[in-house]
Amino acid sequence: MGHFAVADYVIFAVLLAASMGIGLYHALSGGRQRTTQEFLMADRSMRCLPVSLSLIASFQSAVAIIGVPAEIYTHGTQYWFIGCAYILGLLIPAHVFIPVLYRLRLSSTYQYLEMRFSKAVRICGTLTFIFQTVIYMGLCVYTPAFALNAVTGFELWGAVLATGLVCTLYTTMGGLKAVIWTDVFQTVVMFAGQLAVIVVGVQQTGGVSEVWRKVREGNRISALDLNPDPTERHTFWTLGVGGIFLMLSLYGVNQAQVQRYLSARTEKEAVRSCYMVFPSLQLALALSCVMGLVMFARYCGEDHSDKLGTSSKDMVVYFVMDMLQGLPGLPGLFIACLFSAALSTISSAFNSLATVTMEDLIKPHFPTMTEARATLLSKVLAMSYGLLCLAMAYLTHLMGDSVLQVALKIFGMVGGPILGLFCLGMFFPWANSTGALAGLGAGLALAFWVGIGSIVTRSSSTRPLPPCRAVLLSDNMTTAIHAALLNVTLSRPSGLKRFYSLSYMWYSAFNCFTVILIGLIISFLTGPMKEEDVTPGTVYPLLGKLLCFLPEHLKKKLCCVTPLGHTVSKTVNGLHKKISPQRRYIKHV
Ligand SMILES: CC(C)(CO)[C@@H](O)C(=O)NCCC(=O)O
Ligand code: NA
Repeated sequence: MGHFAVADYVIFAVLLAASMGIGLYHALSGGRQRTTQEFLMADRSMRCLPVSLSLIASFQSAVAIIGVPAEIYTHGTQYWFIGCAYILGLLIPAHVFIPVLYRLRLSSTYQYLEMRFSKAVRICGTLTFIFQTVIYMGLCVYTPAFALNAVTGFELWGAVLATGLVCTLYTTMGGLKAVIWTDVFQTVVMFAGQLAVIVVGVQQTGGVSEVWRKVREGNRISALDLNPDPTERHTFWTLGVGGIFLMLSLYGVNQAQVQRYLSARTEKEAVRSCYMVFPSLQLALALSCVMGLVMFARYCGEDHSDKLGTSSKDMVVYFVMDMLQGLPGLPGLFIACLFSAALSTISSAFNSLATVTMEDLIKPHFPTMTEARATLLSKVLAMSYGLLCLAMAYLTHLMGDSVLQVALKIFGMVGGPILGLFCLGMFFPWANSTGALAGLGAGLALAFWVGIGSIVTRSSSTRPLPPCRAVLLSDNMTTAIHAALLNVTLSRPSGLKRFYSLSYMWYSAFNCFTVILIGLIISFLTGPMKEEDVTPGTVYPLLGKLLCFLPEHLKKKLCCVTPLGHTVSKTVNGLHKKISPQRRYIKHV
């Protein structure tokens, strides 16, 4: 194992060289990255195709490429139902979050929190985002390096350093334009690598019908699970409904994504790019699920017990390398696929971290800073986060667990409360700054209580399907014993343990609602926001219409305010600071 041909090294080198080349090109063309507008916002001139490919690349890393097939292999296709969440999970960002955020002409999403609430809320939001992204980034750079090391003996820290440094370099040189265009290229490589594995795997198994027969026999095609139990890890409800909130926290309010929407040349182009994410994200999901099925068909029908000894973390890469052995170029393509996925994610992380640090934490304190100095500082920031990423990879090295679950837990634990903060601001005009701060605090506290509780007590109701060899045993006794054992070890947890075993797919929704609920209670206790104090354009413009079913007196009580519709928010656009004393509202009564 692990014999790379010259072609493999060439393909991997081409990936790194092309990414560097794109970075260099954008460092030397256009405005040569001399303004923060260009470095952080791509001059707000992007078209929808590159933006949409870049949007899917941000959160599709080697974690998903390795983690999803491993999930399908061991638990069947239930996870695939997360595709249902993509519908509302993308329609809501396109028609609720993008209109509000785009029209405010922000640079950082957290600027919204200052306009709507106060500076303190903005800073807390920014720090929470930085925390989330720095941890996630370590996971992303570590995962492919670890898998590669386990299977081919490739130097672990060498791979981590190479990815971290290459990515830091092109991100620092070429700014957001380079990040977006390398994302486009890397997404194509990612799809190509997965497709190659599927084609080779199907061929080696003996055709599509043979694959189908084997996965049916192994019970890997899951039926729709409508079990309402919220502690059940993957059901239609946790994936299809809880997943919507996960998608909203990623595609609606996450800085990495909002920055891409804002870099689009028009609002329409931003909305269109969000729509175009749907088919590409379904394709990405389908490719990784099918890859898991093909691997099951290829390796579980036969006795490969010696190979199954490897842990699930590196199982996928092990199987892939085994399948692609002796096909020069293809192992290299798959490695390039893994690293493309990782690079495109950490480059977004570096750039978005540099943006929020600059816009939210530094610029407000140095209003007179020259553009040249601000740009230089942004580059230094992008580079420092690159180096921090290497340190975070070491921290991930110390963690266990399935990488996909870790990533989804981080998204829910930290992304959920941030989503709650934005929802509180956009949909509840009477929420005030104290309420927002208290809500965020409570949301994060509860999130970490459940999250860390579940890690410490290891309470997640995972019900692995019988391993391959058990399937082959026709002995009914063995199956019965197996089932009995599963029931004993997975008897219903009680008390706090039951609370800790909440499915991580619910984390985003649960934490978002905590923030909204506590935020509203504290707001009403401390005196709700008065309609004339709410900055125009920060409340969802159609909120008044959405609430039309409420009785008049109730609407009045909730002081539902909406800026005077689209025409006003357009004139207010960008000028809101200058005209802020003069506020125009209509009251929906
Ligand atoms: C974000 C989702 C859920 C969208 O399908 C998916 O891309 C995913 O499972 N990502 C895992 C995290 C990662 O790949 O880094
Ligand atoms: Na990626």
